[in-house]
Amino acid sequence: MGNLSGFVKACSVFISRHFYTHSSSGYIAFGAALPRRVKLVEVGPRDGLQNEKVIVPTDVKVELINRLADAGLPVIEATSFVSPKWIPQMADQVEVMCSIKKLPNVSYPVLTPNLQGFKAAINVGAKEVAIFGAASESFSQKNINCSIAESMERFQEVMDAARVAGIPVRGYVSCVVGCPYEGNVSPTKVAEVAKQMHDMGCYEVSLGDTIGVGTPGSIRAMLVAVLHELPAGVLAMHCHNTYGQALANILTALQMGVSVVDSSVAGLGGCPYAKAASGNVATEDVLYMLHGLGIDTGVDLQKVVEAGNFICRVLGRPNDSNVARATSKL
Ligand SMILES: CC(C)(COP(=O)([O-])OP(=O)([O-])OC[C@H]1O[C@@H](n2cnc3c(N)ncnc32)[C@H](O)[C@@H]1OP(=O)([O-])[O-])[C@@H](O)C(=O)NCCC(=O)NCCSC(=O)C[C@@](C)(O)CC(=O)[O-]
Repeated sequence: MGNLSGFVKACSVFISRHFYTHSSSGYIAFGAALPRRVKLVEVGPRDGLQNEKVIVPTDVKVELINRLADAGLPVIEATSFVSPKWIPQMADQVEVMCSIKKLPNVSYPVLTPNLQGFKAAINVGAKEVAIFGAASESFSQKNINCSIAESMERFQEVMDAARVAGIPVRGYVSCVVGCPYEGNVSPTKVAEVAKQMHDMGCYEVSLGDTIGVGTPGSIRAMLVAVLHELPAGVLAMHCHNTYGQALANILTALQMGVSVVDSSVAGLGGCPYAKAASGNVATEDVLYMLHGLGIDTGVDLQKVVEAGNFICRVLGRPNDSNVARATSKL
């Protein structure tokens, strides 16, 4: 009997250490298996707007970025240095970069698919860039007009130039569970591409469920393969919400040690080369979940809701964040 009660006590200590923590404000947070702090990478001004058919005025983009910075978001992807023929919405990248208020504690990375984009970005003062590849050959061809192997050669040129200039580079892997052209994507391929990007010097690799088809099951299987090659500390999760699984997928990633999450204000977004995809997970919804778990983000949810309502008014569409809709009805 003594042994049994000792066993039960040991189990409850184990469970409380590994799964629950009591926060100072008195609620119970699902805990120790989750990071205490999560870094949010706001991709709304880039991923969120790149798919908009009507060109959003530059001053609106600038105001959106400034509002998001004022809300405390630590990283705001501002624009892309890509071909205006491919993505007309990002053609004002130079004006955007020159007009935003650059807060000292905020990073404003930009997408640079090749050396041409990289040079243009640093010419206007970009301090961080991102390269973007894919785990699917067809998506790579449609999105950046080259094979995965060719993309790595182009990225290497960016990495070399970035190293000389002292610019940190983030890497994206798209289609980490599904591709709009090829269907299921193998976790081994995702792990291989993610490792290649990390090996070439990316400080962080963001894993993109580009068309939002992942579930906690497929995200877990993909992460198991990636974690075999890379530590959780260099990974970020980037979920689109097409099937409404994004928050569950993010929670799965957090439980597996990931502590960087990409999201988009008001759930804006989509990729022009991924027709089936809906927007990114809404920043407001991620914040509500993280704060509810007692996880610190340093971001003011209400200010993000206001920024989301601002851009939705300009775009003339309803806010895609559940939290924004719910709080607007209060
Ligand atoms: C990569 C390229 C440029 C290749 O495009 P290309 O046509 O193969 O390039 P090229 O080197 O043959 O050059 C052709 C023309 O493009 C110009 N060009 C060449 N490079 C640049 C540049 N950097 N900036 C501006 N212009 C450029 C170049 O100057 C030339 O101009 P022209 O002589 O015909 O007038 C093109 O395919 C492209 O711009 N693709 C962008 C696609 C894109 O932005 N997709 C969305 C972002 S990815 C995404 O959303 C997924 C993500 C990241 O969010 C994660 C997820 O959800 O999975």
